[in-house]
Amino acid sequence: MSRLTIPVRVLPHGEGLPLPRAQSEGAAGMDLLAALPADAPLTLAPGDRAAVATGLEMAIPEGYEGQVRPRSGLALKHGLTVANAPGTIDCDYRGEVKVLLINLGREPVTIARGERIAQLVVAPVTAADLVAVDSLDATRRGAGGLGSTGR
Ligand SMILES: O=c1ccn([C@H]2C[C@H](O)[C@@H](COP(=O)(O)OP(=O)(O)OP(=O)(O)O)O2)c(=O)[nH]1
Ligand SMILES: [Mg+2]
Repeated sequence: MSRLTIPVRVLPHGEGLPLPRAQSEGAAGMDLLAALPADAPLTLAPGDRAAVATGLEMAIPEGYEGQVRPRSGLALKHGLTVANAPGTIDCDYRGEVKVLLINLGREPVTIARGERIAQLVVAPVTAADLVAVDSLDATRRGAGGLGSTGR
């Protein structure tokens, strides 16, 4: 498969955890693993949230960002999702990447070391240069939004 590949320098300190990788040739995301202690799984009660370590620091190249997205299977089966989805990893961030998991389900969910808890997509970002003006060009939509076109 041919697609743009962006090299991202990664400093792993997950002691033995493999690096995130795509689970299929065409997968958009690389699955992030929970770098929890082997003897300390994390249980999220319904409504609870936590910043879960990935054991990874990374230097995303300038002009790109990291997006931390939920895994649909966890969301569907357990109500486990990313509270701030998509989480934003800035290109100048050098701390450990965390996954902000939230349990929106009705049952407690336990996460063990090495479980695939979310997925990382590295995507281009454009910088906007905000320019204050006195008026904006008219459009057919105008100020209509939030369901203005119906269901
Ligand atoms: O899911 C996330 C979201 C953010 N971060 C880290 C990387 C990111 O570069 C930094 C700041 O994220 P953000 O701008 O979303 O958070 P903030 O609340 O605005 O914090 P800050 O004031 O540090 O920017 O926190 C994570 O590790 N995981
Ligand atoms: Mg910020």
